[in-house]
Amino acid sequence: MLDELGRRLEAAGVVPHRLALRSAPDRGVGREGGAWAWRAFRFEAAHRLPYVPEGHPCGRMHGHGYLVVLEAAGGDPEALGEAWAPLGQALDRACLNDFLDNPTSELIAVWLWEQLRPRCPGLIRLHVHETEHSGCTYDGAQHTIWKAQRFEAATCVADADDTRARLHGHGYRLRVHVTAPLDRVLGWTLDYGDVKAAFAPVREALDHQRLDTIAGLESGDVASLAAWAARAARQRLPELLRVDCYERDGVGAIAWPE
Ligand SMILES: Nc1nc2c(c(=O)[nH]1)N=C([C@H](O)[C@H](O)COP(=O)(O)OP(=O)(O)OP(=O)(O)O)CN2
Repeated sequence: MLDELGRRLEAAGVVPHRLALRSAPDRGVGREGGAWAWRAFRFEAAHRLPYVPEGHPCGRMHGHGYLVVLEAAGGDPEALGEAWAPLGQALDRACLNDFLDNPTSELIAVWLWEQLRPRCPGLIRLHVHETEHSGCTYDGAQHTIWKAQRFEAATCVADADDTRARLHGHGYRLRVHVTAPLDRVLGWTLDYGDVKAAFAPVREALDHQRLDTIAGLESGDVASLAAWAARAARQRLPELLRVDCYERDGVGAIAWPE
């Protein structure tokens, strides 16, 4: 089905960089070069981070509803379910400090990678979402973390010949992705809280504003907005990898800082 979809898009003049098909809310397949399958799993667990500075909230015992997404070569989400089953059973309603000394998202991802790789040799990467606003991706070598942000704004798309040319508005969602080596003591790349704080002035410049009146954003479209946010964030966050910007579910743009 994915191949047929790819053929039809190409016939219509669209050459997708990456094509993904969600067959159910928790699974799907994709194509980017070769084919891959993905599947999402949830577990509810407690943890504390023993090496954070005194007074950091994550030093206290607390908990999260974790979401893990596995991506593996081939096109079989069922095989991912079989590989995950024993881990899901062990981790759900458990305390992660019983498995790991310092269960940051990044070190949970490494631990999961080591557990899963022998059972799932095609594993390409995995994602650990600690909350709805923060998460980490690991590919066996490198970590990327992201922090989600929201803002509300009006806009008007200058060169649109449809309703986007009218003054309208969106509840925009951004994901700010950062990549850096792991801190040896803290066991993370950068604190999610520090990413949020570094990005805060960029968010504040956009929130409750009319975007097409901001210098550099006159075109008012979501691709320009993602590029603008990536440029602005890069000045405060040298580790910035990219910014994903959605004006609504399924409509957005990704920008890498120049
Ligand atoms: N890079 C990492 N940073 C942080 C980790 C981590 O594992 N890796 N963990 C934590 C805490 O566990 C914390 O509970 C989750 O962080 P955060 O996203 O900041 O949580 P909030 O829900 O409070 O965030 P808001 O979006 O600001 O509400 C901290 N950092």
